Amino acid sequence: MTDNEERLIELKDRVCRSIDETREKLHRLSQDIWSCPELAYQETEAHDRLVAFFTHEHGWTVDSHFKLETAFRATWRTGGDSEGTMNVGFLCEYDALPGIGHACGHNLIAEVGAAAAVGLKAALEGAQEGVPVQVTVLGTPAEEDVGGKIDLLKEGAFKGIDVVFMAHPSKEDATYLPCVAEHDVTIKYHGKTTHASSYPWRGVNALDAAVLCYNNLSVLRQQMRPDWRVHGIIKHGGLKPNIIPDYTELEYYLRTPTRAELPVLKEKAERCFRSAAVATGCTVEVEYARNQLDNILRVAELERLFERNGKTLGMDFTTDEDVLRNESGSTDFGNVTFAVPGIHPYFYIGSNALNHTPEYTVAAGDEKAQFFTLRTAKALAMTALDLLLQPEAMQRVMQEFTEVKLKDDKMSNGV
Ligand SMILES: NCCCC[C@H](NC(=O)CCCN)C(=O)O
Repeated sequence: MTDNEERLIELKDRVCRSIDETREKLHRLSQDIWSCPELAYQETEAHDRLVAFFTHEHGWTVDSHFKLETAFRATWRTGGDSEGTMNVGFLCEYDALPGIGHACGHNLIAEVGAAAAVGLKAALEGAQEGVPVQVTVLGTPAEEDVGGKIDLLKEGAFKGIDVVFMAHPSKEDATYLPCVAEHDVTIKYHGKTTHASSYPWRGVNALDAAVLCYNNLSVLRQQMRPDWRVHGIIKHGGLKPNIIPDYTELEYYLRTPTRAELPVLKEKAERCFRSAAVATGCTVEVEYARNQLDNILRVAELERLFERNGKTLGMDFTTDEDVLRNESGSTDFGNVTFAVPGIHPYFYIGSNALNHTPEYTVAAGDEKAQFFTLRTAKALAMTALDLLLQPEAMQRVMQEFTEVKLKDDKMSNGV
C-alpha cells in the first residue's frame, strides 16, 4: 500500500470520527428544521439555524442571505495560495411541502450537507501535508418549487466550484435514480359569468374549458412516450354553482427524461390548453415558471467512488431495475450538473414509507434516520477525499463530464 493510500484511509477514518463527534449538534439542527416546516423561498428559520450552525463552528466564513433571501454560503479553506486549490461544494436543501411538512426529508438533506462539510474540514485541518482545498456549503432553497439552485446558478453562486455533492432521502440506497427535466405551467381560462339557471346561454364557461383541458391532457397520454409525464390540478374551478365561472386556473408539471425532449411535449400540451379555449369561447393564458428543471447529467466515476465508499460503511445499494429505471422525479440539482460535475445519490432512512406522504414526514423526523443520514454524509466526504488525494480520479471525472456534456449538446441541437 502506498503512502498516499495509507493517508487516504487515515483521513477517511478521521472524517467518520469527526462526524460522529458532531452528531448531537447535527441531529439538533435537523430536528429544528424538521419541526418548523417552511415552504419554498420562505425558509427563514431554517436559513437562520444553518447560518448559526456554521457561525458557531470555528473557521467558517458565512454569508447569510446569499444572493437569495433564504440562501446562505459557508466557506472554509486550507492555507496557501489559491493556485491548485480544489473547491468542493456541498448543498443543503431545507424547504418543506404544503400540508405535509418535511415529507421529502429535506431536513435530512441539510444535515447531510452540513455533516459532510464539517467532517471533511475536520479531516483536512489535521492533515500533515496541506491539501489545498476550499469547502463551500451552499444553502439552496425552494427545490420543490421553481428551484433556488437555478436562481443561484444565474447569480453566479456556483462559479469556482469544481465538484458538488448532496444526497436525497428515499426508501432505498441508490447511487442514482432517474431525475427528469420538468417545467411548471399555469393555464388560466377567462370566460363570462351569468346566472347558471336563468340564462346560462349568456355565459362563457371557464370551468368547461378547465375540464376539457384536463381531459385533453388525459387522452394525450395515449400518444406520449411512456417515460413522459403530465400531471396537474385544477387550482381554481369557480365560486358558486349558480355563477357560470368566468375564471379557472390549472397547474401542471410537464416532464421528459432529457431537457432536449421537453419542447416536444410542451408543443403537444399547449394544443390541449388552447383547444379547450376554442371549444368554449374562453380566452387562455399559458404561463411557464421562470425556471425549467433539467435532468441530471450523470458522472459514472463519481457514482463509482461514492458506491465504493458507501459499501465500506454498509450501504446496501438497490439493484432493482424497476426502481432504477422508472421511479423518477425532478430536481434543480439537474441544472447544476450542466455547470459543475456532481452527484445526487439517495439514501434509506430506516423506513419503507414513500416520499411525499405523511408517513415519510414522520420517518424524516425519527431519530432512527440519524444513523443512515450520517453514514451518507461520511460516504460523500470520503468521496471528496478520493478526488482531493487522487488527482487522476478528478481528471477522470472532468474528462467524463466533458464527454457527457458534449453528448447532451449534440442531442439538444438534434445532431
Ligand atoms: N417545479 C416543481 C419541482 C418539483 C420537484 C420535486 N422533487 C422531488 O420530489 C425530489 C425528487 C428527487 N429525485 C418533484 O416533484 O419531482
